[in-house]
Amino acid sequence: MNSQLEPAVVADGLRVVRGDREVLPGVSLTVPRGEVVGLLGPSGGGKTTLLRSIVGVQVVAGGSVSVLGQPAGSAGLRSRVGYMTQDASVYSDLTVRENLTYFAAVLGVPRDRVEEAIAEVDLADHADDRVDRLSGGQRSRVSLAAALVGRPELLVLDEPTVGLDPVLRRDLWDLFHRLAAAGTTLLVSSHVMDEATRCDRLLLLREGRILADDTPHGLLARTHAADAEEAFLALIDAEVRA
Ligand SMILES: Nc1ncnc2c1ncn2[C@@H]1O[C@H](COP(=O)(O)OP(=O)(O)OP(=O)(O)O)[C@@H](O)[C@H]1O
Repeated sequence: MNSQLEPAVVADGLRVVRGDREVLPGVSLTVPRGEVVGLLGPSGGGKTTLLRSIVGVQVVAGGSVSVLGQPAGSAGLRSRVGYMTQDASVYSDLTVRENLTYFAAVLGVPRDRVEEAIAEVDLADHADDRVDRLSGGQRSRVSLAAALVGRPELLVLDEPTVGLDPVLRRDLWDLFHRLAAAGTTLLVSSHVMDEATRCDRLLLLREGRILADDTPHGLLARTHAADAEEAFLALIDAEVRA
């Protein structure tokens, strides 16, 4: 299949058990290329577990996940997939620029990507600040820059806008769409339902099950809801009644 047409992610019957809980009982989904796909749902619903399975760091009990045409976690995907976790994944005793220079070297990408990534997350004024002297929101943007620096084809972002003010949130969503327009696929988790309207497509995940896989417009039309939160509740009610 032409790699441009091949989906970025295909999960088929993905089953994950964590501790003694079956967190994902058998998830099947497709993430098309070049779109901003929101993974939304309540806390504890399995979003992080699903994202971990896609980047290949989660032990999987069954089913399969294919990423950019290869099994999730394959060595060949290392520089093609960027992952931003909820916890800071950068060195707190290094400056912003030192961190990104390090990650660029690990990934073997040109040095000019360092300054570009710093600018993309709007941290140029803090490039020489140590990460442990930054605010929480600034620190999470350093992690985002680390995920961006290698220009991955798939960016997996776990709650990247948490704790950010509305202006920064808007700027980051604008950045996500610029990246998607240039061909990057973004899978972005959030438990903030009002971020749904900023996505090209939505996956609604609750208790390990995909309740909806649709465009924001399609979801509202199908549920006759005024917003994503209402649509989500309508889908849960429909499931309970079924
Ligand atoms: N290390 C772990 N060991 C055992 N169970 C875990 C572990 N991490 C998460 N879980 C359980 O897996 C379930 C799904 O957690 P997960 O972090 O994937 O949800 P989430 O939707 O990302 O939540 P949040 O929005 O709060 O991050 C939860 O019930 C949680 O208790």
